[in-house]
Amino acid sequence: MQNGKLHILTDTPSLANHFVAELRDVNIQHDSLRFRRNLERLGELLAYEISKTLPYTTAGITTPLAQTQTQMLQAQPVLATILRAGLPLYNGMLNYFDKAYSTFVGAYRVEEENTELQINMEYLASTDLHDKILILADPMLATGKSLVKAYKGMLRHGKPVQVHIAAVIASPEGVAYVQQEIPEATIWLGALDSHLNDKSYIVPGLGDAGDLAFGPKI
Ligand SMILES: O=P(O)(O)OC[C@H]1O[C@H](OP(=O)(O)OP(=O)(O)O)[C@H](O)[C@@H]1O
Ligand SMILES: O=c1cc[nH]c(=O)[nH]1
Ligand SMILES: [Mg+2]
Repeated sequence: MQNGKLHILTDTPSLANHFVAELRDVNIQHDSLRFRRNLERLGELLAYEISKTLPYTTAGITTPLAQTQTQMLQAQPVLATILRAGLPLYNGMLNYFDKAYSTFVGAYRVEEENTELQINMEYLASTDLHDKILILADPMLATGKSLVKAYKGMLRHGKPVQVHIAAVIASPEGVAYVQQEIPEATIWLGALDSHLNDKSYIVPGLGDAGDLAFGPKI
């Protein structure tokens, strides 16, 4: 884990390293069931780490034997994700924040030779975001353009009180862009990689997360 606004799971040796390693490994990543499940497991771990920083309140509970007290979330966050590749990561987060409302964005990179990368955003269905704790999850933070475009579109549905961005693998360029465009966000990563290649893919990365999870797009 790093400074207050950027946290990296694999900086600390843990099972997160196994899950990220399996996502990257060309001998394992073509098992799409395992690929999706590893994204889901990282969604669960990232949700748990984020949960340690959220506000809690003391609540009483009754066991079969006695009364006791515990700490409960003051409010459920809103979980947001970007289709397609975001779905398994989102599912993992929803396993833990199991009462959260959700926001979905449909966006994809238009990858054409010799033109600047554009993001097509065609679908946005959001719950009310006003004063909510927002967790926006997408497995790959490459240029950061998808996340920034999705977040700015989501602001039409209210201004969150707190913003968390969760990704499995990020590039330094993408992190810098998100920090510049969404300075209020705390960023949570599985791993921070070396750089982007000339096609804006993360290196070493894992390849195309959406294709590995759901098949090649035509
Ligand atoms: O940081 P960026 O440069 O914007 O790239 C990241 C985006 O790329 C992937 O989606 P993709 O566009 O491949 O769509 P898909 O989920 O349908 O495969 C990924 O899930 C992110 O949304
Ligand atoms: O490396 C990358 C970049 C964008 N999308 C991916 O799936 N992988
Ligand atoms: Mg893709």
